[in-house]
Amino acid sequence: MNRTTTILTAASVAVAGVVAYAFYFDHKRRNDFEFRKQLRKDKKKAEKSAAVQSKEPSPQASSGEITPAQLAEALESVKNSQPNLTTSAEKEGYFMGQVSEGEQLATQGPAFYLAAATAFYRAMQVYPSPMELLAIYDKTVPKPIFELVMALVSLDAKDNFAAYFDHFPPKSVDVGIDDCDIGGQGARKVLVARKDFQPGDLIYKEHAIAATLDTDLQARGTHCTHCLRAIEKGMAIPASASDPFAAVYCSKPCQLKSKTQSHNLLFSLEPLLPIEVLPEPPSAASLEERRKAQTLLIEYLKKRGHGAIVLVARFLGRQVQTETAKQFPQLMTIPEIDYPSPDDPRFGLPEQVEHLRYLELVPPEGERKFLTDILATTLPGLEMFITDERYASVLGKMRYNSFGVCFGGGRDDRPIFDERPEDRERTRTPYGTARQIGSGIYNLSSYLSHSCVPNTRPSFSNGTAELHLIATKAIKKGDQLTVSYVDVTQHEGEDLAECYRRRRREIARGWRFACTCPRCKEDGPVVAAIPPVAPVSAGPNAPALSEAALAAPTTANGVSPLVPETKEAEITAA
Ligand SMILES: C[S@@+](CC[C@H](N)C(=O)[O-])C[C@H]1O[C@@H](n2cnc3c(N)ncnc32)[C@H](O)[C@@H]1O
Repeated sequence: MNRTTTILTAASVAVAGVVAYAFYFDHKRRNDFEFRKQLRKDKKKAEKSAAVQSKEPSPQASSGEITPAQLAEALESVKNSQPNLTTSAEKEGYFMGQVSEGEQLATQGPAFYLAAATAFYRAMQVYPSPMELLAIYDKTVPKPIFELVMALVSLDAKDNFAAYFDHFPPKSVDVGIDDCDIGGQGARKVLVARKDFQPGDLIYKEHAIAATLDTDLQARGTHCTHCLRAIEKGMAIPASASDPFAAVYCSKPCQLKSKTQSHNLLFSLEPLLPIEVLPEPPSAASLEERRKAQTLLIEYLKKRGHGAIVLVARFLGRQVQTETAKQFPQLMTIPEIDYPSPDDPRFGLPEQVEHLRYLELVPPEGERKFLTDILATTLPGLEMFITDERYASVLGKMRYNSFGVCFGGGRDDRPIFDERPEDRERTRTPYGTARQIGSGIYNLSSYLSHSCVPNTRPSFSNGTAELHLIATKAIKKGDQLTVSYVDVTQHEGEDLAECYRRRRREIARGWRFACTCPRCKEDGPVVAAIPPVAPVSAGPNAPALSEAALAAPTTANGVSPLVPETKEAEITAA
């Protein structure tokens, strides 16, 4: 891995944000003569000092000689002396001052390397595109100092990662997040009650970070593309006459939110950045290319029928919206965060999603390209950040954590797609994914664990994708909150063993664990005493997990020996 790659991996900076920032700086470079002059001057100075450095004998102080305590102290000093800068002129002045201090210190020998790195790191705090600046440092700053800057970046990222759950969930909701070893899998994050609840109580409400209709309903135009509400005949507000996605809305606010959060990025031909900062209007050819890429994605969505792809796209759209608005506060409104989020602005949407567990999966060949082609024709440069690895991990997060949105008992006309059972998309819903009208990804509810005898249920009782978590049992302060990820009701005509096997098979296929809830512990021995079901025949399309294996009763320690090894990826600080 080269150093630039390390920088990209180490810095936990918003993927899309970086690009939005880069746009801003490109614009500034093109238009602000003084700024360009200063940048050139700084670059030359840094190059000169790097050249001097390379002629010197190998420096004594390498990053290895700085102790972790010294590094932590340096980082602390940066955090404790953050200046309160509001205007871009103030930020630029501070940035230039810190870079030039870093350069001066760099020439004073190894004893000053940490101080130099600290000054460079201070400059990074106010630079709109930290990743871009790291790439510049990589080329211009002496290597041992650059390594110290990188060590500060990593330490800061680790500190931030660890501190996340001190700020999430916010105090405004009556639930917390604890570590708990459920089912002997090691520590997992689970939601716990912060007060007592009675059956029927509303524990919290939360809007989705992103939601999507099932593709058949999207095409029918019967539900709002943004909030998923059923729309009365003739009352739908279309996104635009030429919208290839055929988006319709139940209200003007939904239309506005959808367009600004993601629709303009994904399916419109409208410019995404304020026209004041665009170097030139898009050409007819580029618009044609953009439309072509949009149409190809839509065709793919209809064929595949998986909502998680749209959730990835919409999550990305929200990041672009936020980062762009931050850059152009005079021209754009900072979007409202309408779902429970950390009470510290350090943790934005990218950090929130970064903390969700994900299912390790390999997306179908070429799937990522449908999305990146749209990005490349809308905000060129953004597509480079959606690597195969990154796409697979964000898709895995959406697949693992999304909830099925159901109104009433759900529907019974959902199309069945031609795919192997283990490839089928499963959303968490006690009604069964087959009854959903769409799906959503929720910040807080992502941490709910499963039980076949849950103490809560998700409800969409206001007829939109807003999730209401309702207590179904008496809950004491400190109790873990659980929902059913799958339909756990014993259906008419289904015996106990069939119900047991069905729910465990769905859980194993979708979330790769064997349930150890009291009901499974009770039912397991009963099912074990029944003669085994005939194994399914193997063939080229045979499910990867056999029926018998998936339904295997729980062992004494609660873990089914037949459920394949859990593949969910551990979260590590970037
Ligand atoms: C959608 S995530 C839930 C969030 C997760 N608890 C976390 O740590 O972020 C689903 C994963 O949680 C764990 N899980 C949830 N309910 C469980 C249960 N009843 N027994 C064992 N593991 C469970 C499994 O690892 C499962 O794959």
